[in-house]
Amino acid sequence: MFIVLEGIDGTGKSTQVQLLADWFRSQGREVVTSREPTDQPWGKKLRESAATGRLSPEDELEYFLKDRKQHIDELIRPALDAGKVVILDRYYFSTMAYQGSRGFNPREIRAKNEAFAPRPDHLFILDLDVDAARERIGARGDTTNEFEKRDSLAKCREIFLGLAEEPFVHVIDTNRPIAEVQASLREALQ
Ligand SMILES: Nc1ncnc2c1ncn2[C@@H]1O[C@H](COP(=O)(O)OP(=O)(O)O)[C@@H](O)[C@H]1O
Ligand SMILES: Cc1cn([C@H]2C[C@H](O)[C@@H](COP(=O)(O)OP(=O)(O)O)O2)c(=O)[nH]c1=O
Repeated sequence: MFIVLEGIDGTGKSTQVQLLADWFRSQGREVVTSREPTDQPWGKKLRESAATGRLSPEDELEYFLKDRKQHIDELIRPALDAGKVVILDRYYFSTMAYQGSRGFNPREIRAKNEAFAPRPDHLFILDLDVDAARERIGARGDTTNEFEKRDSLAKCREIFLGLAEEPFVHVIDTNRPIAEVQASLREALQ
């Protein structure tokens, strides 16, 4: 089974991935958890760019695609083929949202990715108001950054929510205690 958790920073993805993995393991299932960008070379370059200076939108998109191709070939597909549960913290829907909010067409990004990336059985969009999410990660910046950042995150949130109607997508309100959010995920997977 292939499960992906998406949402803007601070919606609780990493927290919920761990709880969900524990739940599957308690049922005797073998679980692989992972995240994008990965800790492999392309993912490292992307994380470094956050500190050393943002890449051009074109390069950033290219690096995410390269990182994902390696992630699928080396980890995701082998784990799925072995019948394991794979739970990801971010996948190509984040590319649609974040590079989409930088001007790319989310539909084109989706098509580029689905040419090589398997679609998950379940996609959970963890949803939360931008200010509440930034509060959780203690994100504060100077005013210009603040407005720019908030605006781009609001665009990301809209792109994520644009997926809501698809049959494999579940939108989960995370403006609730952690345990209640996790209960909603488990309920959707029963
Ligand atoms: N439902 C929740 N209510 C309150 N705080 C939460 C909730 N879920 C996560 N948090 C906290 O918010 C912060 C961000 O959570 P995290 O799982 O890292 O989010 P993400 O991976 O989406 O950025 C962490 O300090 C976490 O403990
Ligand atoms: C997977 C992915 C992430 N991102 C962004 C979302 C985050 O702001 C950033 C890093 O992801 P994030 O999950 O926040 O990693 P960390 O917890 O180490 O900061 O990468 C994209 O822009 N495109 C993508 O395709």
